[in-house]
Amino acid sequence: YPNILQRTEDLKTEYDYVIVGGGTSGLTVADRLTENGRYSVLVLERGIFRNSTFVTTVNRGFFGILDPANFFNFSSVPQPLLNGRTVSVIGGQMLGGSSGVNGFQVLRGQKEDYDRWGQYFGPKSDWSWNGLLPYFNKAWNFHPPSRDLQQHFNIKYDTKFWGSTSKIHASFPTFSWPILKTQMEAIGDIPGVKFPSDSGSGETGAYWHPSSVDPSVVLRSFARTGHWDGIESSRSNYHTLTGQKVLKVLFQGKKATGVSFVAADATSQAGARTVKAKKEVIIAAGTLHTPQILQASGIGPKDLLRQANINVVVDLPGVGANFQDQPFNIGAFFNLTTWNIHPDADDLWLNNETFIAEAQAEFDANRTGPNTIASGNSGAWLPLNVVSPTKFRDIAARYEAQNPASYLPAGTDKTVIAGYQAQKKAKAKALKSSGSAIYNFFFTGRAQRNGAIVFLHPTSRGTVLINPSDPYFSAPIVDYRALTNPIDLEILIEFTHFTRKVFTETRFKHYNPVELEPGADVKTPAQITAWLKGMLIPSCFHPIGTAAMLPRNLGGVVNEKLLVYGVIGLSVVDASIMPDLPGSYTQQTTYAVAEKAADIIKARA
Ligand SMILES: Cc1cc2nc3c(=O)[nH]c(=O)nc-3n(C[C@H](O)[C@H](O)[C@H](O)COP(=O)(O)OP(=O)(O)OC[C@H]3O[C@@H](n4cnc5c(N)ncnc54)[C@H](O)[C@@H]3O)c2cc1C
Repeated sequence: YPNILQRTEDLKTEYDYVIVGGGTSGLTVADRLTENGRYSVLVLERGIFRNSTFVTTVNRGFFGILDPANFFNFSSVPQPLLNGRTVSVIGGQMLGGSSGVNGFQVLRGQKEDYDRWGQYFGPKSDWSWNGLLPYFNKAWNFHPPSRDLQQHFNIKYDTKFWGSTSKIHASFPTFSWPILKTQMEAIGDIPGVKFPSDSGSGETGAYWHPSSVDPSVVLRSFARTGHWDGIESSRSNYHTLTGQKVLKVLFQGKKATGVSFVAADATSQAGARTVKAKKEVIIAAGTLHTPQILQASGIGPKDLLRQANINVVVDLPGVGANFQDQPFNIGAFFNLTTWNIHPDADDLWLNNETFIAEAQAEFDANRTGPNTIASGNSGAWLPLNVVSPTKFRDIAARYEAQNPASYLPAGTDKTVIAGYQAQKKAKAKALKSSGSAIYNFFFTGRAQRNGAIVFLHPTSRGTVLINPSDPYFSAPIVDYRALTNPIDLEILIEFTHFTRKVFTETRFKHYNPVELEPGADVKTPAQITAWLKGMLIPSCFHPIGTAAMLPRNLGGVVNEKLLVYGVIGLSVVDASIMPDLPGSYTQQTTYAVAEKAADIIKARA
């Protein structure tokens, strides 16, 4: 890979674009900006090139986070409403970023999610389902499941929601667990659950979805393999510098002129170097570090910046506010005690050595079989009116009627409060709509400790802020502010009731379901709340929102063209720009946003 600069001395002094962060979005944008040969691009990435089996292995979907060298990991601040627990804040740190460690699940939100983003700007915005669909198509190369799998598991798909040209692949395993057929049928026994024509159709319901796996080799398909390998090295206008940490954006007046950076393991600014950007500095450092870089550069809430002795370039209170992620370890956990059709995923998870050896042998011989399954490929993404037909209207009404300042940190700027109010109005609608998924049950193919529940649209909002005593070298201060909006608990209590219903009022009841947690004796709201506080993890690694694309008077950080307010020549293109969560996990949307961002940036070049 000749263009990974071996020595920082090989760096040119100036590029058209300097991209901060060579992760999911950064490498997508870099590929698109360099493809016509007209612009020079430098990607600065804190991690390095990594290609070990921990990165590439598909089997079970979690190898990426078994090697600590692949990701950063620090603690959140203690969460008072989670019994004072801290949470591990994790994200990918390598060429490819979080796409190199994620759980492979390729999922799209609902139409309403993307339409909502544009509506914050008014009816003419092209941030909408229709505005993003071409970019979902551009971002993903879809490979349908085999005919056998389709027929046996009744898998529906519709290629009109997908593309076929990207080098980022979405494919299905060659094999699946028999129990998943039963699980999908069981969820269909719940009144109101639909089966859309495709996981990417933008509707709620139960469906099968692909994994980010290149089916020709059955290895992880991620930003580095799809947007960098063999591309960067063949384009003389494309440079990459790895193992370098960007400290801040440099300004001449209000114009971003470049960045300063140090070796990733540096502990002081002593050896800092600079590089210039003629056209734009593009931030793609991910939801947890993008606000740190902006704040450390003088763009953020002015009181915080002053406290940290940082010169205020723009007082932009939204930077690091509006932090959202999707809680899990909620609902309820059951064993299907009389399920006896094998294999199921427990044969892998609970160490059936014979089965594991057979699966590995099959994979080694043919690259087929159980080891082609990552985290899972099926589940249900359900609206609140299905989860709680009797209470959803009340919950939505109470949420909408809240004073928006009540559950945000004391002293929150009025523009951020106004943004939360706007979200609240839009999200209250989502809580009442059949078209927005709030509850997710993802199936893992296990009969023991069956599946996982994810809360797709929490109402609490956290913060990601620089440490004022060490803004550049200390990890950002991450506060999920889990459960601070009490509506979240109301919804989560409904999740527990509903999950019990899924096990006891559907065909699951034929397999003698036994509740492991919270346990059948945990019944009252107070009891369920106590259990949730001890269990809930506020992040399943889908952080968004800390550099939100919203109008400035709604606490926005970037406008619809992804330009940072109040300065010139600075944009953000990563998951932090999502103003609120899609009703899905985030990688598919991150790639689509990055594809759209590249077109926006090229149009103003
Ligand atoms: C463990 C895990 C599991 C996940 N599972 C799934 C899943 O199954 N399905 C799904 O849809 N989504 C999943 N996600 C989420 C998804 O991968 C992310 O939403 C997406 O990859 C985010 O892309 P990004 O471009 O915003 O950030 P990233 O891809 O994280 O890129 C940011 C890059 O910036 C670099 N960087 C940070 N600070 C600096 C600095 N100061 N200087 C230079 N470089 C810097 C980082 O090292 C990183 O490479 C998961 C994420 C994780 C972490």
